[in-house]
Amino acid sequence: MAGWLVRHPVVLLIGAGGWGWWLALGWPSLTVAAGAVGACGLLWRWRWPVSFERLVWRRIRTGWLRMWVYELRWSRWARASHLVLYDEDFADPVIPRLRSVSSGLAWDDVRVRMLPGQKARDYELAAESLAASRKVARCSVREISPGVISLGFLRRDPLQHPVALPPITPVAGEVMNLERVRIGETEHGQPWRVPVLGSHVFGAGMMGAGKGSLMWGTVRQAAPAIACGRVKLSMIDPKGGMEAEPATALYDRYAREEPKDIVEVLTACVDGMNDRKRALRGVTRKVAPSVEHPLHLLMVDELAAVTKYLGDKKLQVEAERLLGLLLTQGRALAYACFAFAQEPTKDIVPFRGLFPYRVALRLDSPQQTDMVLGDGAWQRGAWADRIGVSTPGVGYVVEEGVREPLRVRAGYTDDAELDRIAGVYAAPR
Ligand SMILES: Nc1ncnc2c1ncn2[C@@H]1O[C@H](COP(=O)(O)OP(=O)(O)OP(=O)(O)O)[C@@H](O)[C@H]1O
Repeated sequence: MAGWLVRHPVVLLIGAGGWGWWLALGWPSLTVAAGAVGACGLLWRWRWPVSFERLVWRRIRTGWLRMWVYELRWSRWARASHLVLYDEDFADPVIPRLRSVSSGLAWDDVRVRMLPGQKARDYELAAESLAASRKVARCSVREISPGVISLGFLRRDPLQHPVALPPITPVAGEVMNLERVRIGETEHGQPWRVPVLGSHVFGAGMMGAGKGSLMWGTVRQAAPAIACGRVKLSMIDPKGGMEAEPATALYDRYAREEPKDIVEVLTACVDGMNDRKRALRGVTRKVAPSVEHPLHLLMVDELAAVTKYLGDKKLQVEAERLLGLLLTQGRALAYACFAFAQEPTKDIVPFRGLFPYRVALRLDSPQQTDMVLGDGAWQRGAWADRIGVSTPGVGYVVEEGVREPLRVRAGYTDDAELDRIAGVYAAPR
């Protein structure tokens, strides 16, 4: 008990102060003082919730969770998750030491000093069982310095409810930043931005997983640049225009289910790319999009219909060849492709590796997640097979240079908003 009190000096101070007060002045005045402090706290919380959270409540919550959840249960969780070492010199197993706990609005960040011989991967393997022990849906693992692991426990999911559509950047289309456009939020409450210029994006998800929200979220943010001709949008919607028909005013080229139309759009893209390559050879190594040299954005709503079910074998081979050319050469020439598929298998997406940015929406299995995000992504925390049917638009991405996957959710562009965008930002004819 004495050791515990020394490790928690604030509890010791409050307890000793309260006891001293009681002895010196009696319990009625202590009750009145405690009530006054509580009332001031409530008033503060009501009038200035942000500063109250930052300066008071966060500290109380952190202290409480550290004492009554993490310190109390960590050794049990570590044992159950096989994170302890059994050393013959010691009678008891050696448990990784908790270094600190800090509790934010949605996440608890628990820092742990790894034991000699342990590595981040051991904790990634244990993440699922740690999440179950803590009774939360998600436990993220990050090595923040040599030997120190940060375990993130998601207490309250900011992506549980649909996220608001981010406002369209209030910047003229001629100068707007096309490298990254904001289409939703991350699990840390930060804006989620997807690359457009200088990348290709692949999104995979089962029926109703919310692939449309990725596509329209991106088109919507690029709309001011479409309106001034700095972005030329080509749309391939092999589902007969079911998805894309309402926004035809935005397109430079458009193909519905006809195989020859689809190949025509792809041919036009690749021809344009080759012309640009010839014109700018020796002039620049990377095209900065302008009205004169626009960014060509190709959207393919269902890749399987192009690469597997096109119907005409010859045209299908040609479509695959053209897509391959676009994906391998387009980035520096300001040709970008966004493609979506329900199934990320190799026969449907033979060139997965050519998409630098990939999004795993709700999928069937851990294997499918790894197919989209790369080997080991599921193990590192991209649990796309656990995304609920009730949360379309939620997915995982792996950002460049970051090992652990990030959970994200796109805002939803409904039909009314799509009609509005198509009306306000029609492409110049
Ligand atoms: N980001 C989102 N936030 C909230 N609801 C969404 C979101 N995305 C989609 N939805 C809802 O889920 C439904 C299905 O979404 P969507 O059509 O985009 O899925 P999909 O993956 O394109 O499916 P399919 O492959 O069948 O076309 C939408 O009609 C909408 O009601």
